Amino acid sequence: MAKRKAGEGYSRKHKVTVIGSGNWGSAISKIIGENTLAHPYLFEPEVKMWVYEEDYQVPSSHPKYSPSEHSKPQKLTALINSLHENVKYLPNIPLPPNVQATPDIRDAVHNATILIFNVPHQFVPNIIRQMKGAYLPYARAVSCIKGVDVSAEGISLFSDYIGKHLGIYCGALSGANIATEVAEEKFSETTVAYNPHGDLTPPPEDLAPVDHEILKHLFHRPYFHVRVISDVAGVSLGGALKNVVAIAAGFVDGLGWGDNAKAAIMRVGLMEMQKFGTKYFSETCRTETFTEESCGVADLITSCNGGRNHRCAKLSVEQGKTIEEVERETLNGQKLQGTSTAREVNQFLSARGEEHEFPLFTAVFNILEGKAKVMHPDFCYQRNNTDCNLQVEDLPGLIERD
Ligand SMILES: NC(=O)C1=CN([C@@H]2O[C@H](COP(=O)(O)OP(=O)(O)OC[C@H]3O[C@@H](n4cnc5c(N)ncnc54)[C@H](O)[C@@H]3O)[C@@H](O)[C@H]2O)C=CC1
Ligand SMILES: O=C(CO)COP(=O)(O)O
Repeated sequence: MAKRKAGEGYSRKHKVTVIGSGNWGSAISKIIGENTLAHPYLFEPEVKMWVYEEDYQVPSSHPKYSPSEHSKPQKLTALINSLHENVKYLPNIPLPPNVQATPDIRDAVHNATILIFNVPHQFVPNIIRQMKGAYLPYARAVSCIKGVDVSAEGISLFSDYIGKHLGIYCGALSGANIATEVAEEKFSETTVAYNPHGDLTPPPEDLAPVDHEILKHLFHRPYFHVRVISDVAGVSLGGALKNVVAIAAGFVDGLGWGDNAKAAIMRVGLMEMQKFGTKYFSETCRTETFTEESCGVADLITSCNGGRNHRCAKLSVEQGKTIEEVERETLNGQKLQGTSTAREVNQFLSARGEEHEFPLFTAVFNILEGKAKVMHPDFCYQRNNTDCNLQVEDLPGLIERD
């Protein structure tokens, strides 16, 4: 018997909304806009993209700058919809015209059957509050967010946070995906995790249930290769925790310690990521996800070389500034996730008295809090100063403890 095509036999098509329009939010909107056009039997063409509204002045160097129209700051949504480009967060990349920006979250999610969450993690709770009652109860979601939620009750994944607070199922997407490279259509891979369970409102009979095949059609492009798996915890934790390791790698590069030292950081970082996943999410997290999938070791490698967390940490050492100062001065409104994740992970570990089991995560936290210093290499190599010898396992060797 011939295999049924995804969505075959269902008269209604999925309507997709992207919640978020930063660097990655815009790049994912581009991919989804391309794929809703490429698979018209599965998806409605229009993709709404929710934008946190702000005024933006188009730079006069912009090729579509017209002094009569653009001489003063304008609403970012209006600029995106007229220029088909997110001039602030993903400049010089054309967005498909079927991607429509809206500043109204309730309008953005109204009637959407698939919700893609792609915002810096600190903004999720407020967005969820504003969505209450505006979305379809049978909608399904995918979180592209790299971060963890820490509260008095413990630690949870953002996919679980979104699912729990909206009463719908939410999977995750994460991978070695520097947004600008993906937007420029340079090759990359990603991992999508989707494993719906529990008491969910079923979709109406005329709408295909969201499954691995539909998600592959939604995200896969010739330049963006997707593997769909079921380990949501592994995918989410890989993306969140590698940002902390990328900060440590940035410190090492800022010190000029070289590639071998950075590889040591990445090795210890990967071990801590795996240990964290299997210790605190033991029922769901697979250790292989960290070593076999793009969301694990591959994301760690790319982020420790070309990510914003790495770059800002490196500049903070080179310029003698805090990483937050560098973030404000260089990222034009983009947000680091590794700094808050380091603090959130530490809050969780210290509440259990288990910081010592994760020396690299703890060292990054101590440096960010000013409780420890990134050490100068000349100082480190003084042989008679045993505290300062490079000890990869003990920080790995980067800090001078107070
Ligand atoms: N940029 C990248 O290369 C990649 C980022 N990610 C992840 O994607 C997620 C989203 O990050 P990006 O799209 O890169 O964002 P971004 O850091 O480029 O931009 C910040 C975004 O936050 C919005 N914002 C500012 N204040 C806000 C508020 N009060 N409420 C709601 N939104 C507000 C801004 O409008 C902007 O869209 C993060 O978890 C990040 O770790 C994942 C893969 C790659
Ligand atoms: O997650 C990323 C690449 O996969 C990007 O990391 P940064 O947020 O550090 O740029």
